Amino acid sequence: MTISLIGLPGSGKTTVGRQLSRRLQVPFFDSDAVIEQQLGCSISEFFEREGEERFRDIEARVIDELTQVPEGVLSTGGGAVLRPENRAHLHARTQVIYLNSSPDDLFRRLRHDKNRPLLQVADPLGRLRELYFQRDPFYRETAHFQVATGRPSVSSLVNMILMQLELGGRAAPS
Ligand SMILES: Nc1ncnc2c1ncn2[C@@H]1O[C@H](COP(=O)(O)OP(=O)(O)OP(=O)(O)O)[C@@H](O)[C@H]1O
Ligand SMILES: O=C(O)C1=C[C@@H](O)[C@@H](O)[C@H](O)C1
Ligand SMILES: [Mg+2]
Repeated sequence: MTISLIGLPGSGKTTVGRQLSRRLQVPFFDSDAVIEQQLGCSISEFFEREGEERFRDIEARVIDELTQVPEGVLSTGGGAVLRPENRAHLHARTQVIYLNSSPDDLFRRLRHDKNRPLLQVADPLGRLRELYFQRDPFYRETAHFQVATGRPSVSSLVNMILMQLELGGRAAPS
């Protein structure tokens, strides 16, 4: 089964996902990267030209495809949980892990990053707090379990996830 990572921008979905896929020796997919390949431009550019809703339509199609991959690690865009059909596909077809990070930790990481269109605003920390407030319930609803990403290194997070996956596997009825 594919493992999906969800969480706010900067929570580590791409970084942790890539390392997790190496440890499990399965293919790695990043829905943002797949979308950029299909668009032939950056998500930031597409957001500016076509707007967020057009982006969400394309994202929904890509999530539908990637959640049907039999085995892999799927890192999703931070807003993938906004559409109900994405939440349903992710939860029903994949094992979903929520990388839960506080807005303050994320702000520290993303302060100098210009590639996240939703954070190119006057008060990015306030924006992250709003996004957390709005999306945390969706991330919880979609995930099978969560890990707190504030302090642990990327490799510790990967170890924690692998442990949880093994425990989940053992606890599940056969
Ligand atoms: N556990 C961690 N400890 C320290 N730095 C981290 C950790 N996880 C991620 N980072 C760093 O934070 C930044 C954002 O990580 P990453 O790009 O993986 O986030 P993301 O969740 O994929 O974001 P987006 O939703 O925008 O795609 C990167 O510079 C990454 O190296
Ligand atoms: O949080 C969001 O809504 C987004 C996060 C990124 O991963 C991209 O998917 C895009 O920039 C939108
Ligand atoms: Mg990413």
